[in-house]
Parts: sequence; structure tokens; C-alpha cells
Amino acid sequence: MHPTEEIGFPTRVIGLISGTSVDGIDAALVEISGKELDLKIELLAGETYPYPVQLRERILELCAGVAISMAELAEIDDAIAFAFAQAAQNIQNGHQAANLIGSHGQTVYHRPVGKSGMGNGEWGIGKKNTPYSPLGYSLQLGRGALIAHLTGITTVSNFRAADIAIGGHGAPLVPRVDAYLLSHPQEGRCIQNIGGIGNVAYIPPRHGDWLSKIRAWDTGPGNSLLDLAVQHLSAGAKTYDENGSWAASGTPCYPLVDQWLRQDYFHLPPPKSTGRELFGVTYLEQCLKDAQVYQLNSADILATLTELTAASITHSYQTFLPEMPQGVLLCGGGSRNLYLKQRLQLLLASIPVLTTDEVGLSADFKEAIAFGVLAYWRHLGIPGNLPTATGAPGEVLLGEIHQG
Ligand SMILES: Nc1ncnc2c1ncn2[C@@H]1O[C@H](COP(=O)(O)OP(=O)(O)OP(=O)(O)O)[C@@H](O)[C@H]1O
Ligand SMILES: CC(=O)N[C@H]1[C@@H]2OC[C@@H](O2)[C@@H](O)[C@@H]1O[C@H](C)C(=O)O
Repeated sequence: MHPTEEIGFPTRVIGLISGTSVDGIDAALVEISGKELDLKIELLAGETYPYPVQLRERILELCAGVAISMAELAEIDDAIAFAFAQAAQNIQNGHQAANLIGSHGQTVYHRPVGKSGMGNGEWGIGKKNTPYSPLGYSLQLGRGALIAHLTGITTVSNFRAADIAIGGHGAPLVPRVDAYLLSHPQEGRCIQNIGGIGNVAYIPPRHGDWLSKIRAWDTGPGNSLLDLAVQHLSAGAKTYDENGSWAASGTPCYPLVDQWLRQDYFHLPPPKSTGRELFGVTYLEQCLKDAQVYQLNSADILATLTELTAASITHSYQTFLPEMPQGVLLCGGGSRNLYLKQRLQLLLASIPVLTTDEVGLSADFKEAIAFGVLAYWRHLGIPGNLPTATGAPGEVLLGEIHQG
């Protein structure tokens, strides 16, 4: 049977993701129709389901590189799959049942392509064109087979592996979905996600060979350093800077922002990807040491870290885009940080900074929606990666299908 007949067409899909902020599982129930240029989605329900506190803490430790046994890894993998399956069940309450799930899972480790950790060519890594050339590696927990079993719904998971296997970064993957849902006939747009990590998709006006002109990459820290700093500076009382109001009460230290912007990652040309492995605990520790030199108070530290996020985004547009966009559309939790949004608008001067909500696509649930669309494309046999975004040499089908 053709896959579209199996799941019905148009179809009701659940997209699930927990991102690098590890704040909880974003679930989106969407009705999807069309394929690419005629792709349409309707968000029927969107919800964030927080992780149980202990599970979140364990995941954050894993992300920070704390060593654990394989047995414990298996337990965490299952706990995440159970939580994702529960989220899929809950999001359907009051709605007709879904017939497909796209589950990104929880990233706990991301090694960008060309960044082998083994060194010395051990295992043959580092020798180009051998089976062990320095491919990327990206590990998402919450196995799809278990989600399919628990929900009884066919589940697509492990989306990044196929792109990585052919030499891509396996990230960012959302830009291909952005292209079809957010492109504009006359306007070049940047779709800027500000999650734990920031990523941008530059989408030129939708005519000619616009698809091949799309550029996308991870811009660097979104909220990851800010969240860690807030936790540290509030002695655990807060997990993030609501609306950016704490940072707004301070003053950015511009010499420090300039110093931080000299970091290699910001100068690496795209395609490129990153994660909490770089912009995580160790990175923040260095930032806090640097801040001592300038005797910054807590508010000033947060203002300076917020400025780093804003400046790294705009600096990367100015450095790597073929032309500046006519508009910027924000999404992800950072789009709710009013101070950060204000700083971005100031740095981008006359380029309007809006959120994707303002053009009809949920800024909170866009990533979850995108993994629903990627699962749908997998079922239809449509590739999900954009080689200009991930650096892969070609398009591939993304994700493994587990029958429900
Ligand atoms: N009202 C708000 N004010 C300020 N910051 C906010 C607000 N709401 C959310 N955030 C920030 O957004 C973060 C969560 O963003 P989001 O859920 O988009 O990240 P993610 O999806 O986990 O990350 P990624 O996109 O890197 O995978 C929170 O940790 C917090 O820092
Ligand atoms: C390995 C991984 O999970 N990367 C995430 C992360 O969060 C933002 C940025 O880094 C992005 O490249 C990617 O997520 C989105 C969903 C993507 O693939 O488009």
C-alpha cells in the first residue's frame, strides 16, 4: 500500500521535540495537506509538558558530559520515550486521533562534522574517505520504537542520522520546513530560532532558484548561557530571565562582548552546527571569570550575555549572508525575551524584527510542527534535509519508521 493511503491524506500528525533548553516536551497536533510548495498546516493543539524534575536534572548532567553507565543510559532513554508517548497521548485529548508521530527526541550529545573526539587517527578517524572519516555524531534519546508501541501510532524518529551518515551536520533540519511555510514572494527573510542554541534560515524571495539560495546554520548561544547564568546568580531560585527584565536592569559590557565574539565558532563559515557541548557549563564558567575582570554585577553579566546572543546573531548575518534580509521572524522561547528582542531590533536598525506568530505560525511550537512535517515527508518519500543548511552532499529521506 502507498504510504499516503496507509495514513490518510490529508493527515493528522503529532510533532514532538525537547530542545537544548531541556525545559520540557513540545507537542503539536497538526493537520497537514499538500506536499512542498502547496504544503499547508493547521495547528490543532500545542502544549509543553515539563519533564519530571529528576529526569530533567539527569538529562542536563548527561548534556554536560557527566559519565554514566550503559544501564543508566538505557533507563534514561526509556524514561524519555515514556514521557514522549505520554505527551502524544495527552495532546490528542478532545481531538480525533492522530495517525502519525514525528518524534525528534532529546539531544544529549552533538558532535559537528569534522570534530572527532578520538584524536590521533585512532580507529581510522581523521583519514579522509575511509569508512571512519570524521563524520558528525548526534544522539537523541527517547526511542521511536517504544513510542510507536506505547501509543499504537506509527512513529518516525532518529531524523538526524541519515544526513550525518552522508557527511552532513544533521542540523539544522527545520529550515526546509521554514522554506515552504514561511517564504515570501518578494521578501528575503531570516527565520531566527532562539532556543537553547540559536539557528537561522535565510529564505530568499520565492522565485527562480530560491531553494538553492537558502542558507542556514546555528548562530551560537540562544538562551543556554543565559539560563545557566540565571540559575547560578539566583542560587537556583530561577531557571530563566523572564521577559529579560533582570538583564534589562543592567548594562552590557561591550569590550567583553567584542572579546567573546572573537571566539572561533563565530568566524567559522556555514554550514555549521553546535550545541551545549560548546555553549554550556564550561563556557559559562569562563564568561563569569572574564566578567570578574570588569567587576560586573549580576544584572550587568546577564545584560552582557544577552548582548552576546544578539550580537552573535547579527554579526553572523553581516558576515555570512549574501544579502541582508528585509525582515526577521523570531521563534523559540527567546522570542519572548523582550529585552533580547529589543537589542536585536536595535542592532538590525531598519530591518523589522517580528515573531512568526505575527505571520500566522506559532513561535512556541514551530519546531514541534516541523518534526510533524518531516515525519509526513518521510512517509511520502520526500527528502527532509537541505544540503545548503546541513552541508550534506545531497538530499536524503530523514528518519526511521516504526509501525504502531
Ligand atoms: N517569557 C520568557 N522570557 C524570557 N525567556 C524566555 C521566556 N520564555 C521562554 N524563554 C527562554 O526560552 C527557553 C526555551 O526555549 P525553547 O523551548 O525554544 O528552547 P529549545 O527548543 O529547548 O532549544 P533549541 O531550539 O535549541 O532546541 C527557556 O529556557 C528560556 O530561556
Ligand atoms: C543537535 C540538535 O539537537 N540541534 C538543535 C539545536 O537547537 C537549535 C539548533 O541546535 C538546531 O540546529 C537544532 O535544532 C533544530 C530543531 C533543527 O534541527 O532545525
